[in-house]
Order: sequence, then C-alpha cells, then structure tokens
Amino acid sequence: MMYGSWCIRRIASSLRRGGQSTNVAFKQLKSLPIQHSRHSVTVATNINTGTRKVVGWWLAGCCGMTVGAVVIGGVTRLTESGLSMVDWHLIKGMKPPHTEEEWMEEFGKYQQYPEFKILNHDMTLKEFKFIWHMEYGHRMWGRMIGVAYFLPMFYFMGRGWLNKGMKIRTGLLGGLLVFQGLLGWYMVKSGLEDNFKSSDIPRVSQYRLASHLGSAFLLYTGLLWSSLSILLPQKPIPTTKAIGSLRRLVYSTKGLVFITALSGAFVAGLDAGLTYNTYPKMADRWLPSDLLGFKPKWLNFFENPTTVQFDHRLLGHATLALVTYTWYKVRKTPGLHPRILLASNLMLGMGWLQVILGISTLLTFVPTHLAATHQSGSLTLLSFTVWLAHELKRIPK
Ligand code: HEM
Repeated sequence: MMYGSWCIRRIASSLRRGGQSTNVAFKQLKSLPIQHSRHSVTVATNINTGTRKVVGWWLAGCCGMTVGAVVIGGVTRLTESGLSMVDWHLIKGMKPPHTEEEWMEEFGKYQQYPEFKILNHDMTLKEFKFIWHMEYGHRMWGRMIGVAYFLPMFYFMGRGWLNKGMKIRTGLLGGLLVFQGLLGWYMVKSGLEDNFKSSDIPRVSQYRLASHLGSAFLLYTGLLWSSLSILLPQKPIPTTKAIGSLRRLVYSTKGLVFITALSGAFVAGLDAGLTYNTYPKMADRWLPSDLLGFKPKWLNFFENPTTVQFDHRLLGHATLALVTYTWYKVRKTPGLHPRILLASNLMLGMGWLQVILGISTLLTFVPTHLAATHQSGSLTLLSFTVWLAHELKRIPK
C-alpha cells in the first residue's frame, strides 16, 4: 500500500513536470490498486472484507433511513400535520390511542393549542386522526433510525470492528442523531406557544425549522461520506495543482448547495413560496418594492418573506451556475477516472432539474407533491456533490 501511495506521487509529480504524456500517466494510475490504506478505510484493519462491508452497509442503510425521515418530515409539514401531537415522551409516545375515548382525549389536548383555536376550529375527529398519524409516522421513523443506528454501533464496537477513528466518528454521528430528535421537539414547541395573534398563521419558527433541516442534512452527509469511504473506496488520482483547485471548487459547490438548501428551509418556514408566484420577475419587477421593508435591515434576510424568497432564487441560480462551472472544469481536467465523470454528470443533471422543480413549485403555488419532490431533489443534489467530493478527496501521505 505504501508502494501504491509512493507510485501515485511519482506519477503525479511527473505529470506536473510534463515528463510523460497524460495518457501514459493516467494508464499507470488506473493500474494501481484502489486505496484501501489504513487512512482511507476507517474500520479496523484486522477484519475481513465481508465484515467491513457489513459496517459499510449499516451506515448506508442509516443514511437511506435519514432520507426517508426528511421526506416524511417534509410531507408532514406540507400537509400541516406537524403540530398535532402536543407532547413528547420517548417510550409512552410510541403507543397510539386505541379506543374512541383515547382519541377524544388526544383531540381535546390539541384543541387547547393555537393551531386549532385560530386555524382548525371546525376540524373533525377524522381529519385530526389524519394529521396525527402523519406526525406519529415521522416520530416513529425517527425512533427506528435510533434503533437501527445505536444497536449495531454498540455491537460493532463490542466486537472490535471499529477502529479508534471510526468509534469517534460513529459516536459523533450518534450524538447528532440524538440532537436531531431534540431539535425536532424544540421546533414543534415554537408552534405550540400561546403568543400568536388571531390574524397569525400558527407555525413553527423558521429559525428552528432551518436548524432541524440543516442538522438532518449534516447527519445525512456524515453517514453518506462514511459509508462511501468503506463501500466505494477512492480510486487513485494525480496530485497535480489542477486537481487541487478542482477539489476546492467541488468543496465550495457542496457548501453552496448546503447554504441554498438552508435558505429553502426559511422559504418553507415562512410560507414565502406563496408570495410572488411569478418567474423570473417578482410581480413585474426584478427588485420587489418591499424587499427591504423590515427594520432593522438585517431582519429582512430571515423574517421578510419577500427577501427570503428573493435570496433563495438568487442562491438557487448561483448554485446552478457553480454546479455547471464545476462540471465544465471536471471535463477539462486530465487524468480523472470515469467514476468522477459520472458523479459530475449526475450532479449537473440534478442541478438543472432542481431549479426547474423550484420554479414549478413556485408557479403552481406550492402543491405538496412538487414541494416534497423539490425538497428531496436538494438531498439528491447534495448526494452527488458529496460523492464527487469524496472521489476527489486528498489521499493522505
Ligand atoms: C439548486 C437550487 C436549489 C436548492 C438546493 C433548493 C432547495 C430547497 C429546499 C431544501 C427547500 C425547503 C423545502 C422544505 O423544507 O420543505 C426549498 C424550498 C423552496 N424552493 Fe428551492 N432550491 C433551489 C432552487 C430553487 C429555485 C430556483 C426556486 C424558484 C425560483 C425555488 C423555489 C422554492 C420554493 C417556492 C420553496 C418553498 C416550498 C415549500 O414551501 O415547501 N428553489 N428549496
């Protein structure tokens, strides 16, 4: 393995000096083994390939379950079901109401809160049961991720399958998972507070919604990166200056996708997708008249639906421009293997689709199916940029 890393450096430095043609150097790189060094694979070195795959698939499975949680959470929000369960108990909360009395009791609790009093005062028990089941499904899915994550983690640790680095990494991701659940309840609580006026629409704080979505995306990224490290180890790449700047470009693209997704959560949290449903202009103007209507000015970026939607449009277009430019640079960089080209092609396709989905969501007044697809699209786009970044990550010396 040491020989492999040495070879890559030799070939790369020769590429830099122009000592041999790119094609010859690339052929040499292709013939090198995949990077299974102690640096790139973070499970214990004394376990066999099958066991390593079990750990990799466990992480990939939890990653898939996180996607499920984001989708169910999005649909729960879009069907306005998120405030139907007004308390939270880890164990007791798993038992749904069975008898009609139990349902009436649960419905009675909901009736004490602003969403019922202001918005849903004519809601029937049947309608309540629907929104309750949506929120229950989201919470139960979260608990299932907890079980699917922690039980195997302790088992693998007990069996000595995880090395020190992986123990720290899985411990941190586990902490993020618990934090995610607590943040979810903290978010719901903001929609149950009794400080809404009768003209308000009771909803959760957009700050807490963005934090909840952002931390889900972080957890997802961590799980995806870790599972890729085990299941799809990096292939050799030259260590040229061009690759170095491409790597920085891809990392910036990944960062911008993340920031745009966070700004989308602010749009969702303020229902800002229901103002200015025109494109490309906002009510016949490039700069809407109430763009900076709130005082102090900085508040507009977080609380003024017009500014929040405007920013999300700008960020969405900037993301698309950067995704396209990154794709172009990947194509122009010599010495990259086909998997990198595939990841970058998928990233480009998804970038365009995501913007088309965003515009369609806006023009059609945010129907649930389109808004939920747009939300999942952001996760898919993030996945392709994470994959690309993973393929290009620096190979430790
Ligand atoms: C790469 C670009 C984009 C990304 C990554 C992205 C991501 C997101 C995310 C994560 C949300 C939050 C969804 C939720 O929590 O339910 C969102 C919401 C939204 N986005 Fe985008 N978006 C992008 C581009 C655009 C564009 C260009 C437009 C329109 C011009 C747009 C319009 C919307 C609208 C209207 C919502 C609110 C939907 C709702 O209320 O559920 N997006 N976006």
